[in-house]
Amino acid sequence: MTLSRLSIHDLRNIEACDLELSAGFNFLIGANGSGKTSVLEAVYYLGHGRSFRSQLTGRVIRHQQDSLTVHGRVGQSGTLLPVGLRKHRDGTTEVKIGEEKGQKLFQLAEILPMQLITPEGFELLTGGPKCRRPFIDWGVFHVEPGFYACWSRVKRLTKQRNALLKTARSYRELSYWDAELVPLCLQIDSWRRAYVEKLAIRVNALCQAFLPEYEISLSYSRGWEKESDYAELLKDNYLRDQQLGYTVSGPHKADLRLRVSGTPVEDVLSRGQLKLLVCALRLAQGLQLTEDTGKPSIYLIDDFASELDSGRRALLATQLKVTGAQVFVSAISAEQVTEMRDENSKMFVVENGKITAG
Ligand SMILES: Nc1ncnc2c1ncn2[C@@H]1O[C@H](COP(=O)(O)OP(=O)(O)OP(=O)(O)O)[C@@H](O)[C@H]1O
Repeated sequence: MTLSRLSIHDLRNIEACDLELSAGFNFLIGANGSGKTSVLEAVYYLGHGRSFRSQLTGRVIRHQQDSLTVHGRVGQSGTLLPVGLRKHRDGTTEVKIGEEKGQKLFQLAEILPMQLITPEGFELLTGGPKCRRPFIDWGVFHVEPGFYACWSRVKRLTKQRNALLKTARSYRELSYWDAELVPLCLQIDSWRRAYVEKLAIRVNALCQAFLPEYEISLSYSRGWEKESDYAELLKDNYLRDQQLGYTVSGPHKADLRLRVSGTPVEDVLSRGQLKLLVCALRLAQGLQLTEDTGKPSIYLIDDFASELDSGRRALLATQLKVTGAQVFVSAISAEQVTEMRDENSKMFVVENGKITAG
């Protein structure tokens, strides 16, 4: 999928803009604070219904305005599908897909898969498992149609189980819930495992281009002890879970482990190398998505030049071109993106929230 048009209203310092986009590279060039990241934030809203910078919508809506609006036209099998989203200060959201209002955010996410690479993106490697689970689940969500409903159910059941742990007098009171929970957890585990196995092959291939001097391994940890039966484990751990007040083991604790010769990557790689590894992971996901579903991912790259020397920038540009995907790149100067420019790319100049085709 590609966005052929993007219009933004009242998002940060952007009052209004309407952009005709390239299906290839779109460069956003401007000084600090001009509004480049805000354009990426707008695209991200269309794919996620939220910002990647702020949890509070009120901070993203332009000062003194009641709502922000982002509209796009998505190229889909020869037709253009209008999609739109409006966020109000009170937290309510309106989603429109085609002519239909009242759509759900996950439906927008299905239409517009996207990958974000920011200077803060190291969190994927240096943060806790809760930074990596969404990464795994992004891939599974786009490949397994039943994932969203199944995972939502697991989260709800786990919450109910945790509430019940506080009042239960014996495990028998929980066993009814566990009988429903366990098969769903096993399903989630099997989807995640299959996805990570496929992804690891792609990540390895990209790492050979980006970080040839290291042997990087990627492995999946499901959230409970290897070899153990999850139903038995829940039963055996009942007293411990009750003392702690929550279910300790389960798919809500799954993780992705990245190591260089057995050592966590964050203890070995430099910042630039970590950024390259994040790029390899995100690119691998996009490529895997295209193989599994035929859909390309959109890439959003904020502050492209940060941490990368010109050789590495050229390498990343080459790999991005190979994907054939639509890419949005922000940079302070046009020179920083020279390696990426071609006859299909478009340059936008951003100045105090005003965006003009350059
Ligand atoms: N709610 C808001 N309403 C109006 N303006 C805002 C709001 N929130 C932030 N701003 C302003 O909007 C601009 C947002 O800039 P943005 O972060 O998109 O810049 P940038 O071009 O990516 O900068 P940098 O290169 O420093 O990353 C800033 O000048 C900021 O002060």
